[in-house]
Amino acid sequence: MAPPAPEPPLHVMLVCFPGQGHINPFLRLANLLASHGLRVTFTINLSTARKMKSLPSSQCRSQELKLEPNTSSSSHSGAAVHFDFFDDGHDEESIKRVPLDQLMTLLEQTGRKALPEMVRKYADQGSPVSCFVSNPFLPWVSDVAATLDIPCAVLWIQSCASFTTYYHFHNKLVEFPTPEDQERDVVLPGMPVMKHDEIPSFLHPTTPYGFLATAILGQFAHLDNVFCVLMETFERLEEEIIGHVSKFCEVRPVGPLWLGAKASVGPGDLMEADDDCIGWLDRQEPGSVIYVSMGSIVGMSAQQRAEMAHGLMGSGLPFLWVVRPGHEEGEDADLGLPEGLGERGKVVRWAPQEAVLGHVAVSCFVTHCGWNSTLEAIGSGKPVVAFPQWGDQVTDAKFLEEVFRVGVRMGRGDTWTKLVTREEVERCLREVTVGPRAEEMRENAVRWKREAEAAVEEGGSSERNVREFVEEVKKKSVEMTRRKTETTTF
Ligand SMILES: O=c1ccn([C@@H]2O[C@H](COP(=O)(O)OP(=O)(O)O[C@H]3O[C@H](CO)[C@@H](O)[C@H](O)[C@H]3O)[C@@H](O)[C@H]2O)c(=O)[nH]1
Repeated sequence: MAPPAPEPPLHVMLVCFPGQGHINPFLRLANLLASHGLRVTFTINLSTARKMKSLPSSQCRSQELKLEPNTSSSSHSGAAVHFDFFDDGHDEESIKRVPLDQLMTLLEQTGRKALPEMVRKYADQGSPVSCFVSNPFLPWVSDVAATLDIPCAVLWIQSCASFTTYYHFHNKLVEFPTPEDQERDVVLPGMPVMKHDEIPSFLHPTTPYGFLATAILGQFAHLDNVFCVLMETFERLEEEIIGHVSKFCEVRPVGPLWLGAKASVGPGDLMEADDDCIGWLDRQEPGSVIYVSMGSIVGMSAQQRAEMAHGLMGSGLPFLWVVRPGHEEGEDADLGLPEGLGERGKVVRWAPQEAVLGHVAVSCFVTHCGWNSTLEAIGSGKPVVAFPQWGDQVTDAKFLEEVFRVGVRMGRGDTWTKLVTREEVERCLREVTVGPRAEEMRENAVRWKREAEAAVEEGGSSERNVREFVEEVKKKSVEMTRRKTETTTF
């Protein structure tokens, strides 16, 4: 008699928002779960998928692509990461012109229709979806999962400090700044007192990005639909806050994902990195280079770029600077940088950031404090000059400076409207590289790097949390199958 066919691996579907700061942690989680023997389908809208430079199959970027299931896959020890896309009706160019608030609606409309179709397709293929992992910007995914009776988790891709701040705001548990009292401090359990410009800026009454707060807060209205919140942080980094959040929410810190997810599909860059960054760094002295990057969304105004350029030149140190155009400029804008900049520095439009931060030549990181960049700095042991612009970045900057004690904050308040002068840039660079506290910041940074590595190695808190999550998915899958069998039987 032929041996019974092996059970198909458990199938988890990750639904990702189309932004670099989302794609990176989602791809990393996909790799991690696949390395634990799960089949993982990474789902995103098609027009964004076509821009992802390193998807295993370049086909998905071609116009002729037919939406075949599992267009591409990458195997590690028998398990695999697959990709599947839903059509948002746009191409790579036209999607760029869709305003962010309309993009949210478009994704919801097209995604709500596409996900159940995908689920049916996989069930027909004998690989039913056992669990969804949704994105904080796509709160409707957990609704869809509930309708399909499939368990859903969420991957929270910002700090636990930001999570608890949004949670307390949504549930009106503490006082926040109001139009009448705009400078009120915010006091939250397990956290240092936050000034009005240190809470995620979308929660401030003066924010022009209220719709982003609405989208993120939507997650908290749907929290009952998710059985667990996977969090891109690690226990030692935010111990007290995680402890408090655990009292009202099933939270599992699994980060830093970029350190934990060794096998790699991706990194899913939407921009082509400059080929020579690492070669250029190889030619610099160890511990000499300032790396400057503002992530994938925010840019600097032309005037701010000029101040930054002069500050960098004034520091006397070599620098690698990722320069993207500002909000009001197009991607192809002439960046108008001052003459002579290239003599000591290298300016690129995109860099392989993980490799850059891990390079021995890099001494410090001027960052906008997006949470991915923050964790990449922490896991690389590099001190920072924090230059936050909006959202959670202002909260991350406070923690980098005052709690993790690995850097200084440059500029305060609405840095996207206020100019930080060249003198201030230079002062901060000196403080982090040669100032009286520089050594202490470097030591703290190295200590955090060790803590981050310990969290993801076997038996570490994050590694354990991933394993427990996988076990939970298995249990839920068995329950789901039993429920479905009972329903069919009766
Ligand atoms: O030249 C570059 C610049 C960036 N990156 C990568 O791009 C990602 C950028 O992510 P992040 O640092 O989080 O910044 P944003 O792209 O600005 O991320 C958005 O999403 C984050 C997660 O929600 C938020 O924390 C930020 O505030 C929000 O702006 C990181 O993994 C970087 O390594 C590169 O690889 N090369």
